[in-house]
Amino acid sequence: MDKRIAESELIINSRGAVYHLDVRPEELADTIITVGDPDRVAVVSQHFDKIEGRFQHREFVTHTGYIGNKRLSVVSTGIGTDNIDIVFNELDALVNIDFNTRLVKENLSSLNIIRLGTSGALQEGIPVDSFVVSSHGLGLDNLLNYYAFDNTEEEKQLLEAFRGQVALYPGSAFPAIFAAGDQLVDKFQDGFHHGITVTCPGFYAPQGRVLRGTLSNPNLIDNLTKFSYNHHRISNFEMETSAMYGLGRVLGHQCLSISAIVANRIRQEFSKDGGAAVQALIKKGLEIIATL
Ligand SMILES: O=P(O)(O)O[C@H]1O[C@H](CO)[C@@H](O)[C@H]1O
Ligand SMILES: O=c1cc[nH]c(=O)[nH]1
Repeated sequence: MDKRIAESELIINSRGAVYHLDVRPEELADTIITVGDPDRVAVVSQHFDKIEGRFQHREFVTHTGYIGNKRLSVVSTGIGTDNIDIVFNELDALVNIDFNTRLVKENLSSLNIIRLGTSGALQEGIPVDSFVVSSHGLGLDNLLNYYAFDNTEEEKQLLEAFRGQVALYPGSAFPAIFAAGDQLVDKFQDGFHHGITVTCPGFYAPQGRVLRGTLSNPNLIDNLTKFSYNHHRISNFEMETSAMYGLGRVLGHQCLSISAIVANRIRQEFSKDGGAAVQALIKKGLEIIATL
């Protein structure tokens, strides 16, 4: 059987680079920082000692460079889990598929992929401008239901507890949950809150925000805030983490999502300077990431 991946499935452009990211295999480091906002890529790479390459196609901006001897790539994903599907499959292809033969490599590589994002807190005690490390990503966005995946026993129990405690509008979501990469999460302890992050398929109604549209499930935020299972609580929600953790599981990469809290939905507060909170997270995060 021909195991070559067809040109319609893995799309390589005239530069020899992968379709959406426009990055070639040798242009990517094996420690990767993802950010949502394309303009945040330069905010991260300004801390690099040297930048060896800058690439951009659509909302996907990549800078690859060094902090000391540590080679890093920072990649913007844009907003949402549909974009995470693109970015993660293409990052994986860059390291695990031979672009000349179009065959999956015999020896697979595992990337470290760390998100430095923004998020809304769901607990009164997690104030704006603080930082949250996602112990788990719980997806209400449905992306991972298109992949075959395994869950651990703990994840299965958490999901069962979630289904029992949090009523979702019928047919709106089939939740999935994945833990953070176990080799990364312990490195980010001091100065970080830890908790389950719920990943939503939108910023407004899927996160319980009302401007003019009416919510199908007005109790969602309250039920997420009250959820508890053993020592686990839901700390925050945003729009990418569960897909990162799920695709990390499917493709064999270590993933961690860290967020600067810009909104506290219980206190109904928004950061006075979200840019400064993100800058502080980048500085603190890079100090640790450079040592990985
Ligand atoms: O600041 P980023 O990394 O984009 O993350 C958060 O901000 C966006 C919404 O404003 C969503 O992408 C959400 O996940
Ligand atoms: O409330 C928030 C803040 C940032 N990003 C989100 O997705 N939600």
